Amino acid sequence: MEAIIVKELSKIFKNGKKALSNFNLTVSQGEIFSLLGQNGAGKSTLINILTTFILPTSGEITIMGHNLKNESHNIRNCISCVAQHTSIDKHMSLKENLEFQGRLFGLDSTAIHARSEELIQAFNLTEYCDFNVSEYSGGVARRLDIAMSMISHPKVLFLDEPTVGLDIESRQILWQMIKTIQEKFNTTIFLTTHYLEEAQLLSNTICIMKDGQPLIQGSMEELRQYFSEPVIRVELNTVDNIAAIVERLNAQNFFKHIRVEEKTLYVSVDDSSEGFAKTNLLLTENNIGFCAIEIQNPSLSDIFLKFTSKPIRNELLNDYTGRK
Ligand SMILES: Nc1ncnc2c1ncn2[C@@H]1O[C@H](COP(=O)(O)OP(=O)(O)OP(=O)(O)O)[C@@H](O)[C@H]1O
Repeated sequence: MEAIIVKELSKIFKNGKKALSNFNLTVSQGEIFSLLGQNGAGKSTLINILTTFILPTSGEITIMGHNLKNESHNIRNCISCVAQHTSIDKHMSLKENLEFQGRLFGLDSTAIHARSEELIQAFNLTEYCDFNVSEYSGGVARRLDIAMSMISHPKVLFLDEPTVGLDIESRQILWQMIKTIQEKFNTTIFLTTHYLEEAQLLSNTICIMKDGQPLIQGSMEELRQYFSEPVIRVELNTVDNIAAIVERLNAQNFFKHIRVEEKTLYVSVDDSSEGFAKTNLLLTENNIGFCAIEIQNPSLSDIFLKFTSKPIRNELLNDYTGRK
């Protein structure tokens, strides 16, 4: 059975803004599904509709077999949502927060106690039980928030940009937590993120959307097959003068676009063999020192750029767009 089926979904706000237009998507049970899109693409609107927070203008939605139109109560009973702002109460302890959440869902105290212990163990939260919640770092607070959302045994968990604003170590811990939720609790996870490496690392299925419509949906492998544009990876000897080097290469009018990560260039070309030879030649002719060059599979960043033509936030990523 599919966890989520969306058919011909549209949302027009009162001010006439069309945020979603004939949107179709399918999320399989037990998978991690990532929704990517630039600011204003319509991600939050879609999550708000799927979590029954706002009503669609038209279209059909089924979640765990329940129709959103007339069974929204059943849907609310089998989903959970972690929004961007945490919903923990800083005046209560970690366990009290979990218990409070359990009571909100109508669980009895024995069930709440057992589930709280299970979640604390599964998400390695034991060491934080004795601390004041108000003293938690952003990463630990987010982990508690997600643990709270799991108290009701949701079949589908919505995570709206769960790692935004966290440092890399906290993000890695959260990634592990998300994997645990999938593997240990078999919960379907619907995730929105701006971090491409996060989507690439975690997802079984990725959907890239733009202007209220899905552009492409599939596994990383399917997206790669769809995206045939080859990329040449060049590792320069030094990061010095990298902007000037990219400018000089772009002036050759050969590359489609060049992406830079530290001292590595990712150069999109039309043909891998020709592109490889020409890149090699241009680097040598322009006296640009490099220590490695190879033809590479496109990354999710490359695919995202192809479909949206503009990069989204990625701290490690700079984009230099050359010839179109
Ligand atoms: N309540 C509203 N009334 C009118 N327009 C809205 C409303 N909510 C969102 N919009 C518009 O709908 C479009 C989609 O917005 P949405 O918040 O869903 O995008 P998003 O992909 O979640 O963006 P972000 O990544 O910035 O959160 C935007 O143009 C936004 O301005």
